[in-house]
Amino acid sequence: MADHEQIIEKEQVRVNKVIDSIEKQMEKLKSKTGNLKKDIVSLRKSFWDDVTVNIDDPDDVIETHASIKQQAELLGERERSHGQFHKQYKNLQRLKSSPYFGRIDFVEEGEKKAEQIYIGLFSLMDEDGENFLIYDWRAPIARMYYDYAPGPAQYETMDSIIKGEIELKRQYMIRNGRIKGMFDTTITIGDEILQAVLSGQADNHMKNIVATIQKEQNAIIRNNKKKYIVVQGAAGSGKTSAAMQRVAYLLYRYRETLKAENILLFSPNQMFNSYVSTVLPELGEDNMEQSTFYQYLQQRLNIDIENPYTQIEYVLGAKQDQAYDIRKKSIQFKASLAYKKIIDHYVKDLLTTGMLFKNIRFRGELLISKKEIYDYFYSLKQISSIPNRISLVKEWLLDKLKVVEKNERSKEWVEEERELLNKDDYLKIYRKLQKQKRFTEDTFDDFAREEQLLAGWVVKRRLKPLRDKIANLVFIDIIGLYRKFFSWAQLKLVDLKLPDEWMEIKKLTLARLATGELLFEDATPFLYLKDKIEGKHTYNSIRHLFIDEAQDYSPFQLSYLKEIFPNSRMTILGDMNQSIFTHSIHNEHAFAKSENLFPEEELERIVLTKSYRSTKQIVEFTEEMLTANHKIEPFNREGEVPTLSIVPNKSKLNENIIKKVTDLQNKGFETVAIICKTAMESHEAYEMLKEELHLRLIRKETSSFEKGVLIIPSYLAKGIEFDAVIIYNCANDVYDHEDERTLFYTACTRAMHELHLYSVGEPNDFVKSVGKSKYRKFE
Ligand SMILES: Nc1ncnc2c1ncn2[C@@H]1O[C@H](COP(=O)(O)OP(=O)(O)OP(=O)(O)O)[C@@H](O)[C@H]1O
Repeated sequence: MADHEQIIEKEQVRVNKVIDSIEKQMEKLKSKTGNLKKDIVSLRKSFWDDVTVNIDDPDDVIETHASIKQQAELLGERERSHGQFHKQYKNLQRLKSSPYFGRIDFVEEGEKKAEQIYIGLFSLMDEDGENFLIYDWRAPIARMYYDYAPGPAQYETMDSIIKGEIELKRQYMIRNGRIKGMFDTTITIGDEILQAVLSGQADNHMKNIVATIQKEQNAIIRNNKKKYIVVQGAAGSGKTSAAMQRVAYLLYRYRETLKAENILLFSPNQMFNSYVSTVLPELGEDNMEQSTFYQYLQQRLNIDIENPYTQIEYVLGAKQDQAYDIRKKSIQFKASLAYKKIIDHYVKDLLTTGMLFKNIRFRGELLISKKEIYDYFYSLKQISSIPNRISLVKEWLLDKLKVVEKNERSKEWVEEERELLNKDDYLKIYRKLQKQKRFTEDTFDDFAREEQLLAGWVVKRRLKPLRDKIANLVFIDIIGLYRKFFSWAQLKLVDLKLPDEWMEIKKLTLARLATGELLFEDATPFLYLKDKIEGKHTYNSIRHLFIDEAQDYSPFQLSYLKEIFPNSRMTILGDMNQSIFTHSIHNEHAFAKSENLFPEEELERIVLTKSYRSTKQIVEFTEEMLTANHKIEPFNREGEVPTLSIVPNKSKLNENIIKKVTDLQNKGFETVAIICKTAMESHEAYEMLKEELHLRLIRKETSSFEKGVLIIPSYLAKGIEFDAVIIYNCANDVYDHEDERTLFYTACTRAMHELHLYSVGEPNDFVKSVGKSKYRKFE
């Protein structure tokens, strides 16, 4: 028998032993869980039997309360343990099929014998609890597996650095308990397993990469040193993957203090959320909080906000006239830090003059005029911050409301309303007042007192919405203030270095505001102004913030996020070559210039240049579309060169695409995307192709996707990947603007195995900039 086979056989014996131990531990856990379950059911059933309920006098009430609390705690504890066991059981189940994927033999300095360290998804001790059969991939010692080739190596524990030598580094592919592949490697993580993984099919959910994490990615995943990590990574270099494994790592490393709800990921869209949603559960962890920036804005602002994709659709599809140019200028300027500074300036002026408030009315009558509020606000000159003054104004208004409440009680409307109370209302009030000990049985017989109390109640109820509004600071006219800001700035046009088109930008913004909607580019500045007036809204419970596709955040947005998450560490991942928003294409790039936002000593920049998603041929093709010299290193996976087919008209285009999709399906590709430029083009293409192909049209509202053939606008394909990509029409009259280069590049880089471009007539300049040897052309 060859050496290698003998070794595999020996390793299989160990795998069998480990699986045996897993099975035994599962059995044990099962019986423990079963008993616990019985306990819980019986505790729930007999909950009230073991509680002494007595509410005759106050002491008894306290005792009853304590007794219920004790019983509830007992139940809670059992339920928590049950949850824990369940989780452990599921982890064991996962290990059973593939207990580990790596091994290093490490000789610690001063020791003679190497320790064999097997690395898998979770740690596993033997049944005696003495030896590790498997180490969790996140354990400190496991770090060496990712960071070192055989030779000198070291790892950090809580309090020291352990040095030594790796004698052997081995990778396994174990499926259903059998070793399917095994490689000893000399480099970081060998190519063979990665080849096998990357040659697989695309999925509608992202996969975890723990078995093949690369050293550069590991530097992101396990980074504990700096508060801000900014990652510039080529398309397909594993930014999102690294982010997801980093969440899993943090939840493990800080498990005593950090919970999934303390981590927030800002992602590009809903479909992406669903795409990454399975990675953490697969790794035995709960999913972190997830939101799109748009969702966040919607949740904070009580006003309609234009959808960011509606903005993109406009920029990509609208007629390029004067209004179009103004809109683009507006988008760019409102994204800048200069704009943020101008708002700061405005807010400073508001300290002395110019605040806007709303009249406070009750039942159609003016209670407190905006002028009165204004005067009171500016009488508080000694208070230096606007939010502090606002908070005093609020107290003052609420006090005024108390006086109003008293005065209203004797008014006629109250008597009328009181008489109209139905029996149920009446009873409800009676109970409520009784609870508040405002009645005794005797006093309720007293007619006058009863009337008085009911009147008080009626007024209070009617005033409640107003009181809530005051508490929520609705008396400040924020929309008015934002509107006024444009005229205020106009007076200081030169000082503030406003763009020449300021008047037109003002007109455009106000016109949209008049329809009750904020343009997307106004949403963050508007929220920023609101926070400056009302007081900053900070999220102290979020300890780690992840921003994916960070190139699409404007400098204004990034700087705002930094302010509202003051206690968070931030992991910011993006690719300058994949900008899809106008604000990120033209502005001084916030993401690239992150040193302007984050203090240098707290910032770590990491660059990923190796691309794992696409074949070498696809990477070499797409790379040439980029203007600047970005060296992207393809992972060495061979495939067919991309094709470019020039067709004379739309009907030929559709005919060819139908043929191509069928071909690709026959080849066994399960996920094929036909990528169009816009939603409008996607819709048209869908209408033309739907009779012949089984298709799914992806819209901005789509929240998930399944395998199959789909039609998708370019900007929605962000962050996702497909077995094969068909670019619907890359003609130069479709992609006719230099600004669209990065969008087009993003679309092409979604392909894993095959990329096919179609063009009705002459192709666009981006394709033309690619060397002829990088693709095959059909005419
Ligand atoms: N170390 C790795 N091992 C196995 N697969 C990997 C590894 N790194 C990345 N990949 C795979 O490469 C593909 C691209 O990864 P990912 O989506 O995380 O990249 P990205 O940098 O976020 O891409 P983009 O910016 O283009 O959206 C995925 O299929 C991922 O599973």
